[in-house]
Amino acid sequence: MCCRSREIENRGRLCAVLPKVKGKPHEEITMNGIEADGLVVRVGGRRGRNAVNGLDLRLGRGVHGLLGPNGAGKTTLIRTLATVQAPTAGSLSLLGTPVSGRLRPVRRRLGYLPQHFGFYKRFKVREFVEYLAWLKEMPPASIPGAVHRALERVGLTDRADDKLKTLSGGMVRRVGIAQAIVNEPEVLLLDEPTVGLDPAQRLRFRELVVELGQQACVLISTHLVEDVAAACTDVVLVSEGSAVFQGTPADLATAGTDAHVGDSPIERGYSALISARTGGGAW
Ligand SMILES: Nc1ncnc2c1ncn2[C@@H]1O[C@H](COP(=O)(O)OP(=O)(O)OP(=O)(O)O)[C@@H](O)[C@H]1O
Repeated sequence: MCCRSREIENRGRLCAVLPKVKGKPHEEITMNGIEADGLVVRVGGRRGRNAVNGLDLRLGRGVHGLLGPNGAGKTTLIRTLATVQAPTAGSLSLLGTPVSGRLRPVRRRLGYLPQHFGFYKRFKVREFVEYLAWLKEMPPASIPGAVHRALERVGLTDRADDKLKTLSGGMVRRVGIAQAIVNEPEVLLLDEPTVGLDPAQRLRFRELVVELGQQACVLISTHLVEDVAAACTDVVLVSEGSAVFQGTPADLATAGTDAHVGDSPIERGYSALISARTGGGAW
């Protein structure tokens, strides 16, 4: 089954599991989160390369895992979806709005945690998340309450008045998640969000994204296949800049056999699809 037909099937499945909104049929509460057709993103200037190379993608509400080997183009794709990097060719729409021209209205509805999350270490946790909320052009009166809710969701209310430089790496990552969700985004893009989180925090993170995915289109780039298995409604596998698979974690697991590398069925499925595409080999 091709990626597009799989997505249509998944949309149907997501609609089926969504709680009914009073007075609205399921049809009306589906959403066009991310739509890319033949997306190309060139990086590194004239001597560079197409890090994203003719990628087709349709993602609606739910939690979507983005998997792929090192250099597959995941970060470049997420940066492009976050409107930080411009597409070179193809088409891209976010929340039904083409990504060209005026980006501010759609940016207000996005949340983004970059792979390398920059922060001002002298800021207090609350101040920093407030600052990001202000950059997202949230109505000023709504900011204190929104910041409080975001910090509560990542378990950092007790550190709200501490300076960022006093936090551990995992706590800083949680501040990164808080700034990404402070505006209750409709499209949430998380690039390796669980790096540095301890096992208890990773479990809490999974619960949080499952909760967020009830309302939003959440895309998580990760190398941690078990996070995908536990939290994601579907998985997109990227190799050499293109989407080579989209399906449920269970579908991914069935692609592998005992002969493939991995500690779990889903890891073996991942290895099977990637080695079929790249020929496998060391590194
Ligand atoms: N600014 C840049 N200049 C030149 N090449 C780049 C640049 N950014 C990315 N690339 C190249 O584009 C390809 C895709 O990189 P990208 O960081 O998107 O992959 P990734 O899937 O996120 O990798 P990883 O899992 O290792 O983080 C790689 O070959 C990388 O070397």
